[in-house]
Amino acid sequence: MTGTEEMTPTEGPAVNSRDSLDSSAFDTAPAGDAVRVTGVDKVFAAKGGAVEALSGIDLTVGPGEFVSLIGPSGCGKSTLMRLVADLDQPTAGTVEVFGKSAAQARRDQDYGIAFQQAGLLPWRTVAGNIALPLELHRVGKAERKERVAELAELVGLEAFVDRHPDQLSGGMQQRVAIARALAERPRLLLMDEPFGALDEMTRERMQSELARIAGETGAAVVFVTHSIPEAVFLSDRVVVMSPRPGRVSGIVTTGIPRSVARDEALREASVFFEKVTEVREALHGAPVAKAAREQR
Ligand SMILES: Nc1ncnc2c1ncn2[C@@H]1O[C@H](COP(=O)(O)OP(=O)(O)OP(=O)(O)O)[C@@H](O)[C@H]1O
Repeated sequence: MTGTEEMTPTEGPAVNSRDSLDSSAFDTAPAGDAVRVTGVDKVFAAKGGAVEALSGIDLTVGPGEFVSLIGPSGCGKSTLMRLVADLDQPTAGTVEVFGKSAAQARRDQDYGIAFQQAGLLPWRTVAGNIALPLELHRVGKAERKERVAELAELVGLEAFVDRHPDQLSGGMQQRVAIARALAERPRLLLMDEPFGALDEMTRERMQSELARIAGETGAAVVFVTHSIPEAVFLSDRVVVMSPRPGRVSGIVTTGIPRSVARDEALREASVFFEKVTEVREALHGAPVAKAAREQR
């Protein structure tokens, strides 16, 4: 037994206790937040009319905090990630990363990104793709080689470093993208369904590796997933979003301290099942509340 079964949902680091949707909770957030999204709306101009993707999003992610975004397809999870990464701009509201504008944080390469599409350079080998951010930051050749070998091993691709992306499976390509995002040990990782294409066993291994890496590096992580167990397993807080226009409809604090290893024992712990149920109910509406509504 790991001790996880003895945990109560209320335990956990102070930084993770902000599960209130009251906006005053955000006002008291420490200045050093990794991400601070305030009053963000996003409207897309589309052929058939405007698409309101996000509405009134307030969200902070503390330094070293692991936050997952979960919600129905089309609720704006990827849009929110793209705004944080400065790949698109909000229609209203502000996005700050480590107290800077999202644009400045992008210029300073304050975060690593691993999105749904691996986005690898087809003419580069696996090693060349992983090394890219290191080259951009002029890391010396010897150090680069060492780091690439370390990362390739971490994602289980040490035998494939000389291959090109088109010689890899989709899951392997995604692992290269994850290794590349981790190359510079960023203080913030933005990950949009990075494990979606992986088989279940590899996915679980990658989850444990990611938790370990995030713990070791102290990186904050914003993680989009469709998997409730994955969100609970990894996160300090799970942010539940409503159908379009996406709003934050609930936040579940898992209360699973970082000191608890993300391993098989946790997957079988009662606190894990309780939190999976809590997130499921937040997504679909609690059965009791739902039944009461239906009787009205
Ligand atoms: N560039 C765009 N132009 C017009 N509409 C867009 C654009 N990008 C996203 N949308 C719309 O905004 C909404 C939110 O999309 P988004 O991809 O952020 O959702 P999501 O929650 O990530 O979905 P999924 O879970 O399926 O990946 C959707 O209705 C989508 O069609």
